[in-house]
Amino acid sequence: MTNSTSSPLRGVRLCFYGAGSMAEAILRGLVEPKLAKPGSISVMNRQNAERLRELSSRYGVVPADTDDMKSAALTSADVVVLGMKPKDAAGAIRALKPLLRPDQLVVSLIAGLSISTIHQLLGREQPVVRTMPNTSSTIGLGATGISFSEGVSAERRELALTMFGAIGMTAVVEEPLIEAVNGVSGSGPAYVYYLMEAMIDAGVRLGLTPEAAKALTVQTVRGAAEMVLVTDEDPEQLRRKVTSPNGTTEAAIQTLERFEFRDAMIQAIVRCAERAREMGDSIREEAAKL
Ligand SMILES: NC(=O)C1=CN([C@@H]2O[C@H](COP(=O)(O)OP(=O)(O)OC[C@H]3O[C@@H](n4cnc5c(N)ncnc54)[C@H](OP(=O)(O)O)[C@@H]3O)[C@@H](O)[C@H]2O)C=CC1
Ligand SMILES: O=C(O)[C@@H]1CCC=N1
Repeated sequence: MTNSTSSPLRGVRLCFYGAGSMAEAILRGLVEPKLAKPGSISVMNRQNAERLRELSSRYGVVPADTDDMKSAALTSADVVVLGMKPKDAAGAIRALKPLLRPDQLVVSLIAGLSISTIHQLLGREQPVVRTMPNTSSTIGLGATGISFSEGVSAERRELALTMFGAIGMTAVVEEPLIEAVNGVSGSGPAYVYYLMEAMIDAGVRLGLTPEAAKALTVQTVRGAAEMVLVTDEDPEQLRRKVTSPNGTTEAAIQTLERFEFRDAMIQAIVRCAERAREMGDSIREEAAKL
């Protein structure tokens, strides 16, 4: 296994500016398998110092909870990861303008926020990696869409790909497709959990204990995903193999079709991508007023 002595992230100083659940998913994915040294990772947020202490005691990362510590962590970082909510992004990034050097790499996790808005807020064409990860990064099974601003060197593209590749799979896409990634995989875990909630509810309604319904559901979802990976067959082919003519699965799928499940999923994902664009527009409008 790669560890911090052989990892390309060795010696790279990371600063998580915004230390919430997505930042934690990524730093945990980097620290637990020893891909990055906790002492090279600093974390900061707006006000919640308790949260920083919690991350420090869990992962050994360095909390920056005073203004001096924040400036020092930001100025000494090679990579600054933007991990605040979209509503906080404009103000937070504008506050970075006097602190960042033009050569520092900015990695954004923020839904909707475009590279051009980051440039506008920083007042210069800083190298920016715009990403859309997901929370499965916590266990090294993330899926991250990545796009680069023009100024990101080949070496830094490699660095970003290594960083997100260490916590799952990556897909480089043109920036206008990042919202599609948001729709499919950024928010995707929530759809799968929602489906699982429904499967567990149904199992309980049919008389299973909640524990049995949950265990059967979890293994079914895990097994189904693994089947697609291991057999390299399409989900549709695999579905057909489960579905005997006039059997039980066919009856279930017909019911899903009656409730327009497929169309509901497609509309949900399209709406998710549209919402990301709306959020990006709001940040851009706010940025124009600052
Ligand atoms: N959660 C997910 O599944 C995914 C989230 N994302 C994106 O990741 C980003 C973070 O989401 P998530 O982790 O869920 O959010 P959280 O609310 O868990 O975390 C946000 C963090 O940002 C900090 N923060 C807010 N304002 C500032 C500021 N001005 N300066 C520094 N830190 C600040 C908060 O600190 P404090 O508590 O002190 O206010 C908090 O620690 C979002 O932009 C989201 O779009 C992307 C993909 C998936
Ligand atoms: O719900 C959100 O806005 C964030 C972005 C992707 C997943 N969660």
